Amino acid sequence: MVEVNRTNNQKQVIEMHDVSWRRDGKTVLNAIDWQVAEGENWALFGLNGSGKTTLLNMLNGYIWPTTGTVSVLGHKYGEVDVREMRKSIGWVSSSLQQKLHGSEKVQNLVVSGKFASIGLYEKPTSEDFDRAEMLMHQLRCGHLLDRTYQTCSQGEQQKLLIARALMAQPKLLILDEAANGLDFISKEGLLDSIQELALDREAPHMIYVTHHTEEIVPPFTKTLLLRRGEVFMQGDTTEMFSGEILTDFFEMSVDVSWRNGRAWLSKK
Ligand SMILES: Nc1ncnc2c1ncn2[C@@H]1O[C@H](COP(=O)(O)OP(=O)(O)OP(=O)(O)O)[C@@H](O)[C@H]1O
Repeated sequence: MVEVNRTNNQKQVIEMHDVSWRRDGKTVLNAIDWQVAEGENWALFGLNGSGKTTLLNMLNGYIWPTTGTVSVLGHKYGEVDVREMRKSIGWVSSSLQQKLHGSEKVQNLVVSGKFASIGLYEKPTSEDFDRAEMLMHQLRCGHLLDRTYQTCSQGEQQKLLIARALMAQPKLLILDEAANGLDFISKEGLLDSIQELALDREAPHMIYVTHHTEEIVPPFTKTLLLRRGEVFMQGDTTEMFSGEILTDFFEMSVDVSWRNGRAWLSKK
């Protein structure tokens, strides 16, 4: 497991300096500067095609910047084994959902997160099963323990995937469009669980990736607005989500109303 290196790179969870990524004559990411300090939870907000997935692929070491530097947990990419780094990064995305075996018992599916395997091939300890159960309770899905994954609702499956990611005790947890496709009740249930998790002092640093402002719960105090592969603006979430800034961002007149610490958008 990679530890945060506090001597070389003090208290930075993510550092991107002047990062660009070009493919097929297209600049997908351009001049990205982004620092995530220890203790911060960030939202990464952008419309379809703004470059969010590309940026996450870079954080996970699946692609390399064309120019610029990327450091995660104090380790500069290019000088560290990215496969080792990935053990410290949990990435919950819908593409993972498609790879999992639906007939797997939920308990095994969560435990398999410790080994980063699809399916359970290594022998877990009884402590592993206890931890899986504890995490499932923390995410309010403890009652699913004996079910198979395919019998769980989409909202329940998302919670299970988060519990699975936490089994590996990551230092950084990326929730990539976690609430996509969920109905109102399931979405609110998931967001409650994410909020509780983010407030837990033992929890990893979290990045919540979305194109819906109202999904960003209060513990995500920082937001990066990504537009057409560039940082449009970044800072405190409460400042980023003003009518004025988002009207510029969307190039469309919008109003923002804040309820329960979340920003709700409407077209003017
Ligand atoms: N390998 C590639 N080669 C060429 N263009 C690419 C490549 N990967 C991504 N792109 C383009 O880069 C842009 C950003 O894509 P990306 O998937 O990162 O956006 P996104 O913000 O995650 O979008 P969404 O919210 O729809 O998932 C898109 O226009 C996409 O077509």
